[in-house]
Amino acid sequence: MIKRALISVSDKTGIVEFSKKLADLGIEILSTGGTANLLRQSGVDAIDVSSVTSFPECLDGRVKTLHPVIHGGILAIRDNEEHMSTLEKLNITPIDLVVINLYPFKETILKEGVTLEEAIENIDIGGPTMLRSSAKNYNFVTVVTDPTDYCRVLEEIEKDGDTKYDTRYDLALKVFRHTSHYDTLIANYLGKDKEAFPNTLTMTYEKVQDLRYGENPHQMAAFYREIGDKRGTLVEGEQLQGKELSFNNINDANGALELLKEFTEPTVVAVKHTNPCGVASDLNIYEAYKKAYESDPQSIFGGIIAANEVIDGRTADLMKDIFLEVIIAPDFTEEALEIFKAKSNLRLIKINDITLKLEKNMDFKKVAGGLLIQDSNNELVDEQKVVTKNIPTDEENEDLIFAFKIVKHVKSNAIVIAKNKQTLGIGPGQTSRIWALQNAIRNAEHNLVGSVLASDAFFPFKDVVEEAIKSGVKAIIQPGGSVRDEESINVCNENGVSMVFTGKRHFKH
Ligand SMILES: NC(=O)c1ncn([C@@H]2O[C@H](COP(=O)(O)O)[C@@H](O)[C@H]2O)c1NC=O
Repeated sequence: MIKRALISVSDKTGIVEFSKKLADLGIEILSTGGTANLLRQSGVDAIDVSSVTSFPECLDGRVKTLHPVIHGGILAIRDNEEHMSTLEKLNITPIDLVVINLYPFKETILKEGVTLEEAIENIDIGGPTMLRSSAKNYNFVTVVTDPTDYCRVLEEIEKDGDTKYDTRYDLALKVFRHTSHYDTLIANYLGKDKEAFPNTLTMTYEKVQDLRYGENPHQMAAFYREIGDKRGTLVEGEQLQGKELSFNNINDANGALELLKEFTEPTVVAVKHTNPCGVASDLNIYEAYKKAYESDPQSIFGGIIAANEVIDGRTADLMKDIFLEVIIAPDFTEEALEIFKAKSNLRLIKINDITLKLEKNMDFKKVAGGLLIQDSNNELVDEQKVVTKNIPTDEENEDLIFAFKIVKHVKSNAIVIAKNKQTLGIGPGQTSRIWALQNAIRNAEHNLVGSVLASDAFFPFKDVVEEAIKSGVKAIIQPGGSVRDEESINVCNENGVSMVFTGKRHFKH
């Protein structure tokens, strides 16, 4: 039976109503400074914790409830005779219901210009201590840390004078999840400028939504977000219309966004199964989309489009002609939205700071039994070095960088052929580099004469260069570094083709 409650909350939402109902049920209420004052002002009888502990709240609230009279009252095992006689001997009265929410550490660190001192003062000590004591003793103690649980708990107490075992178990689990989330935020805030790979790694995320299913319909899935400034990412996106995003939509859209962020000029990226299938830059987004579409009108079907400028009416008019899963853009004009209305399933996502890159963005790969972590791949070239007699023209140079930006985001082994800032052929994810080239050539809809080629890693043999030149490629960009580099360079020299080394490899798996 719940006879005595301790209430100490920072977020005071709903606490007066909840406490009133508890008091009406004859439950005695102990409370800390601010909470006790509010309750009394609202006509709820509340006993100060300090009068129970016979110890004043002190040190600016750093010490309020950290007292054996409180923790003994929470932690005693009620069906343990020795525990209960100890309580009696020490004049401690059991506490059966504990209602606590913590100092707003997360909200504090998210404020602009927050100081370390402010953050430290918002680390709650007494709250988590009581939460943990109560959650450990969930067999006998009900612990509530989320105002959305007040209703459920109240209903049970009104009905039976106590909560159900299952409810107490769930609430205790919720507490340990909450305190570990809270502590992880503290550790990550304090460690943000320390070593990237500490001996123990704790990460914490908040659920955005459950997903209908995962990569395949028989897989369960959910989407979680990191804490902090995530502008320019999907978690900050606003869905303007369309079906709920699926697991694959989110994964593909993320791939499209990451590639889009390489560009500053108006650019459109089309992605299928996380690989780009058409990318183009131009003076405006309409021309860029037209070129991206024309670079591979087949693969774009059912794809994800990301654009770094507002989608206007005439671009929407073109886009509406094919089946697309998702369109992401910094915004859509009224006219564009009107046109897309006819395609009610099409998901439109508005991302305000679409070109913004996250300051710190680690890359995680789950392996069975462990986790691989690395820095994200934030660089493009080390030094651009022409290694052939032929030197690329200015236009070729621009296309080489354009293609190299794209090949960085294609699954390895990857080859990208481009011309006039438009991809002509993309060969993704092959186990041999020559196959990647052959796929890029086979996929090409256009004549490749005068095009440029980018490779994500060096050429182990000269065969790729030979075959590319036969198709009309005039300039090549690649990291360099193979023991047979000289053979590839010679082939270029013999054919009046230029080759640029970047010194940066871009494997992607
Ligand atoms: N130090 C303590 O003994 C202590 N006991 C409870 N608190 C916190 O004090 C807050 C409520 O304070 P108040 O009732 O004064 O508004 C709650 O967030 C609670 O978690 C404490 N504060 C911080 O550690």
